[in-house]
Amino acid sequence: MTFKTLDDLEPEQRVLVRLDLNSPVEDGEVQDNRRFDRHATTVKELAERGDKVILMAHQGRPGGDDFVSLEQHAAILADHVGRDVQFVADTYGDEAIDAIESLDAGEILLLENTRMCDEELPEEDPEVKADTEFVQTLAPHFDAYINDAYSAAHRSHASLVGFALELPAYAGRVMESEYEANSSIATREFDGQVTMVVGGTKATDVIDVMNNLGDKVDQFLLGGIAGELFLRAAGNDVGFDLDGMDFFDDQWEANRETIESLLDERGDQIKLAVDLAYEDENDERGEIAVANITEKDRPYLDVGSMTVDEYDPIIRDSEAVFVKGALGLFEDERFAVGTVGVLQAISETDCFSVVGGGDTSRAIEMYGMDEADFGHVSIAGGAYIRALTGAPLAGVEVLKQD
Ligand SMILES: Nc1ncnc2c1ncn2[C@@H]1O[C@H](COP(=O)(O)OP(=O)(O)O)[C@@H](O)[C@H]1O
Ligand SMILES: O=C(OP(=O)(O)O)[C@H](O)COP(=O)(O)O
Repeated sequence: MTFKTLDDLEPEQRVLVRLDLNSPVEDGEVQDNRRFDRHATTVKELAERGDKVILMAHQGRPGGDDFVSLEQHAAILADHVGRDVQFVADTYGDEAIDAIESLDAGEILLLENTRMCDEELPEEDPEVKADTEFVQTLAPHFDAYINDAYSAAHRSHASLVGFALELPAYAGRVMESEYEANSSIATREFDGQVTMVVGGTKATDVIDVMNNLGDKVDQFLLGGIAGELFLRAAGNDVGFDLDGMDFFDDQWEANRETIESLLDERGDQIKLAVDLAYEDENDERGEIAVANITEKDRPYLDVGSMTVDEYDPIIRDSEAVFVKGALGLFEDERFAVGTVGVLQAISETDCFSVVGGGDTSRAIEMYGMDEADFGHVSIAGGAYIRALTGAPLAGVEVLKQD
């Protein structure tokens, strides 16, 4: 391992722990999700060792509807940890310091949203962040800094890179497992076929991954918005914005050249859908072979069943499968066939697998699959994308320092 972990840290310490509890917020209500459950493992372990556990996390960005206090997060986290999680509505002022100083061994305290502190956000070098009043005020109250927020580690923010320069720094359990699994495509050699399932709505992100990973991945199985853009490049009448949509045309302009050169140079590694699904006049799922599409007349919401039949054996023959993005609008049961089909094949295959992206991984529980049947289900979005391309993450790099 390239950084120190909780195994290297003596118990009964005053620890400052960065989590990523950033969550969907609907009508002001913070939605429970995998991030709470995962981080609860680290928090529980620290509390049980008799540490004084002070937690930092962020929610949303200033100006956004989801930029809210962490008070609800404390209650949700407490449910997962099975212990009380105190909350103080302050980041590093007197109120926060008083709460930190009055904490007993084994107790847990969550500080207010780090992004309510002006010095948190601008992306700057770790040395600059370490010099902020935020970091300089809090750090002297602790023996160690633990970063568990892998999914935010691509941001060079004060709570993610500053404290590691001021305090002995360690990786939490989530950081450890996410780092190892998500970096594996860049760092590991697999004996057999490596397959990547590419979908979702953020085509620009996944096309960048494909462009960087061509030598590491044997087969890319495409669906979602990226899949349609590749079909468009191959001369089909799909992948265009129809009234009111804004999925395709901008991403087409931004990626057209890359898509065309990928198809040119790596065509045999790239599998495109042979059929697509749509909502028919009875509001039911209809399917059409791509070869029979002659008009840009309707949106397509999933890959078709013939495509799943083609992708399924490729997955079952793989040594490793990485998933980035859903193959269709799986939140609607009618259009879950592609996403569930590939996930099911992975879960039934004895391969190393990583499923990434907050949205895609929701399909696992939604359709009754068992997370234990996958190698690793990542809670990271942007950080996972960067790890797939082998790019360094600022919050991980600072942990590697002596
Ligand atoms: N053809 C499609 N039309 C509309 N939405 C789609 C389509 N294919 C995939 N999606 C949507 O993509 C979302 C996932 O996209 P994305 O955010 O890129 O991935 P992730 O959240 O896994 O990182 C899913 O919620 C799914 O509904
Ligand atoms: O949720 C997060 O990233 P993700 O949307 O890529 O999964 C992280 O908490 C980073 O949040 P940010 O993208 O507002 O900096």
